[in-house]
Amino acid sequence: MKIVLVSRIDEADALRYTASLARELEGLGHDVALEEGTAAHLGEEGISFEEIDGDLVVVVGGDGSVLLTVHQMKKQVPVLGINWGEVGFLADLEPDEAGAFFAAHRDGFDVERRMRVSLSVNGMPLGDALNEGLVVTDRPAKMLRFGVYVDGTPAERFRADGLLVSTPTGSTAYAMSAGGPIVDPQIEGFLLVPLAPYMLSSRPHLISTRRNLEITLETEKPAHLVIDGQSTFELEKEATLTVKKSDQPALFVHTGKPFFEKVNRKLRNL
Ligand SMILES: NC(=O)c1ccc[n+]([C@@H]2O[C@H](COP(=O)([O-])OP(=O)(O)OC[C@H]3O[C@@H](n4cnc5c(N)ncnc54)[C@H](O)[C@@H]3O)[C@@H](O)[C@H]2O)c1
Ligand SMILES: Nc1ncnc2c1ncn2[C@@H]1O[C@H](COP(=O)(O)OP(=O)(O)OP(=O)(O)O)[C@@H](O)[C@H]1O
Repeated sequence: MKIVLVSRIDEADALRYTASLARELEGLGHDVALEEGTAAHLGEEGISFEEIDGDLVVVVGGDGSVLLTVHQMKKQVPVLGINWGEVGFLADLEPDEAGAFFAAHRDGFDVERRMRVSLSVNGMPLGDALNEGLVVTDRPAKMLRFGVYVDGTPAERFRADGLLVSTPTGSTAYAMSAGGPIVDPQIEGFLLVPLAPYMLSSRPHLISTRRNLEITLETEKPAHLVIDGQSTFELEKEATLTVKKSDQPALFVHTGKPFFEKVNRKLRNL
């Protein structure tokens, strides 16, 4: 198989592990390339995130490394995370499980699709999110006024510090911390979770991806859109955010680890 390796570049032992994994995979007969940031730290040549193609991308890092890789790939390639992070919710394998996994999957593996959301502002596409798009105030302690429109019908208006438009995958991330529900990733929906809403009755909404969803910023105050914590865009005053299901879902290698067991194991003892 053609395998690309990505390592977090802020930890030397992750880079060393990645270099030894590259040699191990070549020994199994695979064609191995390194992402260019990873390669540079190993004194080698690599390929850009945008050029990544092939059968598998192995990410050695935590959730941010996985999110960065998925966000930067132009074409979605199946991702396998090897956890070298603080939580590594999206990184299914521990380093000591990798050898057995690759020995048992020399010719391939099953793949899970994970929906992403495509975010556009005033008609301009800004990118796809695997976790969430976050609209947040620029100025601490200042609120924004949001309007939520479902199929053109006003569904909610409220003032808040921000608003998360999360996927089921992101329901265990920021959306969880903001009081949203854990959503089974086999459900496809848009999870809206306000950040510190200034009203008694504002609730998270789980909206079908078959609906047209628009979010209006109804204040003159400056705001930003942050996608997966990886890219940030300044929003104009009174911007309209359009949310659609991406036609390029993220692809994850199926490692057989049950989602709800992972929630219990990784998130109950944070
Ligand atoms: N208060 C919060 O919980 C909070 C605040 C900011 C960002 N975040 C999340 O962090 C993500 C960016 O990750 P990062 O590592 O670059 O930032 P980071 O380093 O600030 O880490 C945020 C934490 O969220 C965890 N996380 C990320 N995605 C997750 C997921 N799908 N399920 C469970 N936990 C997850 C990470 O493991 C990490 O511990 C954002 O997409 C957002 O969802 C959470
Ligand atoms: N190849 C790379 N090039 C540039 N930056 C990278 C690369 N790999 C990882 N990063 C960045 O380095 C940081 C590594 O943090 P990461 O989230 O992977 O670990 P963590 O925060 O310790 O674990 P977790 O997110 O699971 O709690 C991320 O913010 C990611 O954006």
